[in-house]
Amino acid sequence: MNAQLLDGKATAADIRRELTERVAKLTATNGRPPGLGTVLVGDDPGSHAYVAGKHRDCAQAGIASIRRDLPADASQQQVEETIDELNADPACTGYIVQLPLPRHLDTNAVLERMDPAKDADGLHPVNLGRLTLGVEAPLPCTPRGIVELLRRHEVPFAGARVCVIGRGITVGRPIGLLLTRRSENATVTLCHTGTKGLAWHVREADIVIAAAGSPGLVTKDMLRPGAAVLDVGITRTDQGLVGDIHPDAAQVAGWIAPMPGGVGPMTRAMLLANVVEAAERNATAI
Ligand SMILES: Nc1nc(=O)c2c([nH]1)NC[C@@H]1CN(c3ccc(C(=O)N[C@@H](CCC(=O)O)C(=O)O)cc3)C=[N+]21
Repeated sequence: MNAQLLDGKATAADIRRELTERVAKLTATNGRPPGLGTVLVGDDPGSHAYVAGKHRDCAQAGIASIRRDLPADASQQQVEETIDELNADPACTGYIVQLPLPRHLDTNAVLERMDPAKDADGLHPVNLGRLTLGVEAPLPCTPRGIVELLRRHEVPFAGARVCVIGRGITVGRPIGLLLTRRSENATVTLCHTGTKGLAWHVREADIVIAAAGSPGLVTKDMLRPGAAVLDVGITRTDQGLVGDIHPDAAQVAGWIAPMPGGVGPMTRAMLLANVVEAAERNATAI
């Protein structure tokens, strides 16, 4: 068997086209475009590359960019002042704080300080709480991108057994909340570094979502033949970017979302979707 491609690159391009039309409407109605803010602390090259990509996506879709870059030694107070500025700035429809923040900063305090109505990442505690309660809220970008990628490729997930590997706040933790909603109706097992017998859990699964950041963790011998396998891990090595799924997995899987070209571009497209939706909500709130 050779796996079918879950083509995040092409799907994200379709979504960006759809969003560009909505941005044009919003810009005409409001007299100005929606604006995405980014807060980036420090000089991690990976984080810089991601933030630059987000601003490129915005420019293409007609969304304004507001970029706040702070030095690696920025104080908690400096970061929180930047958050306060973006909360107050009417040109900023939504924004994100690029994670991870340098270790000396209190990430949870920074997230708490955001205006939940401007949270383009869906990571504010109020929005994660709303997701838990089943109340409408901006959804975390990667989980939303995964659901959209599966939906648009008609991979069935209602009733499916999903094995998620990784319990981070941007992917592993929230994807379980999303996929177990009544509207998605999947059954999710959340595995992590404390899981005993990972291979057994993976073999049970119709859909495997690897978001552990452990290169080549999921190998073909672990998979149920025909399973949909999504690679969300990214590790920077001297040989380039390496995912959590071993390349041999494509021989056994039914569908594969590769890294690069799978979930990453979808994450970026969903960030734009969150910004556009925040702008649409604000337009109707007036
Ligand atoms: N507050 C916050 N929100 C995030 O959404 C967030 C974050 N912090 N911190 C870091 C992670 C990582 N992340 C990626 C987004 C797109 C690609 C992406 O587009 N990847 C391309 C390849 C990129 C490359 O070549 O470097 C692909 O997979 O095809 C990757 C990674 C968002 N994150």
